Amino acid sequence: MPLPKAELHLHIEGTLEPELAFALAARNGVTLPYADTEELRKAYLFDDLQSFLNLYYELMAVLRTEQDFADLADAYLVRAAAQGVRHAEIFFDPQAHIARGVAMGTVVEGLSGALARSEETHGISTQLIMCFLRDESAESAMATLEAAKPYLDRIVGIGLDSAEVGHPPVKFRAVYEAAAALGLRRVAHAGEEGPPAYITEALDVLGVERVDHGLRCMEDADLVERLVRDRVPLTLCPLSNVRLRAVDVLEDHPLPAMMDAGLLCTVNSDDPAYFGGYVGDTFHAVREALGLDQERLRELARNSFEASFLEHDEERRARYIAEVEAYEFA
Ligand SMILES: Nc1ncnc2[nH]cnc12
Ligand SMILES: [Zn+2]
Repeated sequence: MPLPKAELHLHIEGTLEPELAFALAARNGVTLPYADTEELRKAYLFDDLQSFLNLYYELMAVLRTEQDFADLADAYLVRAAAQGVRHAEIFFDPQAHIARGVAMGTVVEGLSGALARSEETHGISTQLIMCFLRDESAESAMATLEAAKPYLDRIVGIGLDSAEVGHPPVKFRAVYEAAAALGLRRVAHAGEEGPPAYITEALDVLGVERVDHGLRCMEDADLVERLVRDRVPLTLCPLSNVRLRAVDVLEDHPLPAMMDAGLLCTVNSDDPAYFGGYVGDTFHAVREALGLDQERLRELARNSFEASFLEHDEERRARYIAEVEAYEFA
């Protein structure tokens, strides 16, 4: 039995495996510019975040109907369950779909339909987090929040993703204020490729409760001290950092130094279909490459539940953490 864990940084569109992409393309009469899954997999060599995002957005063309989004979520949940995920807070990128003529309702009904069955079918509790694309305008983000209003019973919070550098958090001040007034939880990608100042700005201006990635905080000692003091969780994605060249090799990842510094670190898969592994694979890889011992792995699992948005169900959080504490490593 794998170590129980929560996954807090997972883009559902980033779970689109080549086989499912081709199946959905056939179902929807979409032609992909790749001969087969093998040729598509060969395109998974990235220089940086933007080179990945280009392919990530291109492949979304196959997602058209509610059923497509439900099938995508179900495929993720099957894999996540097999890797010990007990709770998942799942990002989606509505602007990338609306721009292609797919309505907000199609996306949310499809995803939330699959998630509603998840606890019973896969033993995984779930939440949805709607991300704004930071390389789109602030007005577009606000219009997206407006379009989501009929579905807010199924959306726990908002996030900020896509191309980071040149799109600082402050650009989205107004939409984060509006979301906070609606009672939505707030997270944002910051310090993945962007500077530590973006992390500080996400905390100060957007009021984020968790930082997605946050990798580059290590360049600013005052910021590290603040993150430690305030117990701000970081949703790290080590395999993503290697594939997108934020770190050269996994052996150089600062995760152990970040844990030693007292940061509340979690380990996540980001876009597992593209980056070589789901979250259980990620735990395995960091254990091997970074020599994390069992207590460090247990700490990461415990942190994942502590950092999750389970305030409405503390009894459940306590149950999950008890499972982590009782876990016996093979
Ligand atoms: N790692 C990442 N960073 C920013 N935007 C993303 N969208 C999907 N994955 C992302
Ligand atoms: Zn991400």
